[in-house]
Amino acid sequence: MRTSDYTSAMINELQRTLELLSEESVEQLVERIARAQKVFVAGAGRSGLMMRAFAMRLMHMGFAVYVVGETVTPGLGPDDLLIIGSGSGETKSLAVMAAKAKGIGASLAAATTNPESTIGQISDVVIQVLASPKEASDQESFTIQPMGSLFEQSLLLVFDSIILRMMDRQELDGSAMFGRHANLE
Ligand SMILES: O=C([C@H](O)CO)[C@H](O)[C@H](O)COP(=O)(O)O
Repeated sequence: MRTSDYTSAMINELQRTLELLSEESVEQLVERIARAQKVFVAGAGRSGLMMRAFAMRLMHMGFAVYVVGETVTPGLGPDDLLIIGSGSGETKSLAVMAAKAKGIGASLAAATTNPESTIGQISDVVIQVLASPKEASDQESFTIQPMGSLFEQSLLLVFDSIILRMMDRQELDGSAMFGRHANLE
């Protein structure tokens, strides 16, 4: 196959996965983001990179948002929201973090392939992304991609769609957001 054939196959996979997203869960997450005092995002590896990309856009929108693990990230409080991106929903450090957030009384949201996972089960909002977790993709016929690639790409698109939805609600445009972009880069 040529590279462009792979690209087409990946776009088809993404379309199929994203068409199956629950609009209701997405709306629930939008509401929780709007109500939260501070928003925290977390994820490991490539899933974590997608969560960082989402955090940047939330910052551009004017939200108080932090990436868990950064030196300047403050403590989580009961009025805050933690959003975890985890394909498996079982990554140990994230499962411990999720349980701690619940103990503090914060809201917990997860984007995962598996709502029945450790993290999915204790989350207030679960966005189920119908893609393979990293350990299963080779056995699944619905993706040609290795490990969690389809999940990770879907995360980026799901969260970028959520940003567009929230921009619409707040009547914000890209130029207002650009005004908040880093000017020391
Ligand atoms: O980096 C990852 C790997 O490349 C999968 O394709 C994962 O995102 C990382 O290992 C975290 O796993 P999950 O929590 O299951 O997303």
